Amino acid sequence: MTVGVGIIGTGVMGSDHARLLAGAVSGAALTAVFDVDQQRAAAVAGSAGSARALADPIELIHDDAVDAVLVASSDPTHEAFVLASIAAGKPVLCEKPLAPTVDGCLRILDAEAASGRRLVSVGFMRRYDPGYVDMKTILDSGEIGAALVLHCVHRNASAPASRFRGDVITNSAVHEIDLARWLLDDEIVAASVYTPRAGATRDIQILVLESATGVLVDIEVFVNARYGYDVRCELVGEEGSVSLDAAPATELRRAGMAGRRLPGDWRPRFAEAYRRELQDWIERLRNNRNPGGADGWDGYSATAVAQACVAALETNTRQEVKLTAKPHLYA
Ligand SMILES: NC(=O)c1ccc[n+]([C@@H]2O[C@H](COP(=O)([O-])OP(=O)(O)OC[C@H]3O[C@@H](n4cnc5c(N)ncnc54)[C@H](O)[C@@H]3O)[C@@H](O)[C@H]2O)c1
Ligand SMILES: O[C@H]1[C@H](O)[C@@H](O)[C@H](O)[C@@H](O)[C@H]1O
Repeated sequence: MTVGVGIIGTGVMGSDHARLLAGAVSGAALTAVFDVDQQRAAAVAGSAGSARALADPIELIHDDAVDAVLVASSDPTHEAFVLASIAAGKPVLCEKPLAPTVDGCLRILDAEAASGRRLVSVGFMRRYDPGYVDMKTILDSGEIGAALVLHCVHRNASAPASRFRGDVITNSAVHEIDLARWLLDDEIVAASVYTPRAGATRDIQILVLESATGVLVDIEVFVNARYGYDVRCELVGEEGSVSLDAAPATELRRAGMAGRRLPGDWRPRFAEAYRRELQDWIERLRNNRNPGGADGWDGYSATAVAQACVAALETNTRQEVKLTAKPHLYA
């Protein structure tokens, strides 16, 4: 069986996912796309064989050729499209964040629980990155003993002004929030946020998260680092540490220096993770299994922690994270 996928939002990520579904993921066919920018949608449809650019996102969700929906539109639009997909009984892979507000995520959890089926996946693709997977395997094997501290660095070359302040957390640091929960298999219970020099934009922040079992997680998130895309991580355990650097393919020696080039954005760095994420989603749908990767609960929990961080940033106080009871669907 081939899974027909419809994509809502054909910007940077939607067009990258379209390219993967059309050429690098087996068992899938890109059948329909929608974007409020109709020219952009038409260009993506034209580059992917028989996909049609539709005039309405709800029409796309209900289209007979769409077995599953991929939401890659801007963050505040996710909730409505995920709810409409659940109402139509169709699996939906939603780019992160599931929704930028806790209330939005709770509405999605309620709708999915009422449907009685696991339909929602969230695009926290780092769970599929070979380096992070290796890190988790090492931690779970006991080689470095129990986890104590997770240090994370997340730098973007640049970001639009709208990404500053709270969005730095809900749009960017949310990756590390999910990563910490997944890697440590633990929930985050409290958060504090610090900023160097009281700049107006807050485009660099240090988040300190406390896990339920007492692991500390520090995240430097800097969305305007200028020099390139740079994501790093070190997990310190009682008997050793494991660290993850930017993947070096080649080392360049010239003009009195030796070094590696950094990508301009996330697409080259996480290319393999995006491919594996989509392949796993399609394989599971073809085999009638629950969708893998991050689920609705993970999406909700990441946003709840992110919003606690936003409150910590705004009030300059440590914030406790209070999660709702976990619905049985996610047990
Ligand atoms: N997993 C990752 O590493 C990763 C990387 C980048 C972006 N993202 C997420 O993917 C999503 C898209 O990000 P992007 O970088 O591609 O942004 P983008 O601005 O390039 O694309 C967003 C697209 O959504 C469209 N859009 C806006 N409102 C819409 C609506 N109501 N209906 C349909 N289309 C609408 C816009 O016209 C645009 O084409 C965001 O949620 C972002 O957080 C995830
Ligand atoms: O939407 C993007 C995306 O999620 C990237 O993976 C992340 O590095 C950026 O900070 C964010 O703005």
